[in-house]
Amino acid sequence: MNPIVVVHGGGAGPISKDRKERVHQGMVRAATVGYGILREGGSAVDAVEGAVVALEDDPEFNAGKCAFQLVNNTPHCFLTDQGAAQFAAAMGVPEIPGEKLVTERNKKRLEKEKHEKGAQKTDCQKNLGTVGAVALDCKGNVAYATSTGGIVNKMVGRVGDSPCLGAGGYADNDIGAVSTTGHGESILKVNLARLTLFHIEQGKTVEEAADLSLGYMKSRVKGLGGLIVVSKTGDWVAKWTSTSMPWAAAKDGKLHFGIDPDDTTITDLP
Ligand SMILES: NC(=O)C[C@H](N)C(=O)O
Repeated sequence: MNPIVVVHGGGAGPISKDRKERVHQGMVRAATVGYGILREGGSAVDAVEGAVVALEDDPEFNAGKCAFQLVNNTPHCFLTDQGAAQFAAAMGVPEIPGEKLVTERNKKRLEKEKHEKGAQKTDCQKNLGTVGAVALDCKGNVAYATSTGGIVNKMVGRVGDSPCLGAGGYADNDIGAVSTTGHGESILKVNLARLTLFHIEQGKTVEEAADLSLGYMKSRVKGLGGLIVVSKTGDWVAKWTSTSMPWAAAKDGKLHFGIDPDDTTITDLP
């Protein structure tokens, strides 16, 4: 099986020219890290973790920190609040004050949003920067990872789509893997990642499946977003209904990259 990794940097509105360059570098770096892990025989799980950690460490994106493998270390899928903090401490994850996880750019965005409002709207494109990765390894295993700081100006206690199985992402070796971005409440309502894989299970191509599930989310709950998919047979796609979505894919020594629709560049990987 030829390994593949695909990454995204969040569905968004138009991206300015100078930010585009920084976003481009971040996408290329993450895809290269993930692909390097796969090329050395690493697993799909290691590849998506490596790619997403590279994006979490990049202040250009709005993500969490520390994509730790909960499922491999506990019998559970989810831990929250105090339990999550206790688990992280037990696993030796260093504690970082919340303040240090917020960039100046995001502090400004929050202050602006408190006056303007609107980031909660289903078609809002202000919530840029969520990151994600999907991968297929040499053994035919697939995996996904999605990490976010969430929508701006949300209520305390809000749980978005990104950490939720079936919404923010899904992976099944019998079908493929998906990571999503966009309006979280819409993504949760239509179970966007699992819905996409359902269409692939029904015989649709990855492209058709992505169009169908994103189209359904738009028509049914007026939600905008985007997603990346890799199938168990090695087909992949990046699709979005927001204005833009930075993405990159590495396969067969080539790097594919894009931000706007119909604007893909292909270069040789180092
Ligand atoms: N940009 C995003 O993808 C935001 C994320 N889906 C959320 O609603 O929290």
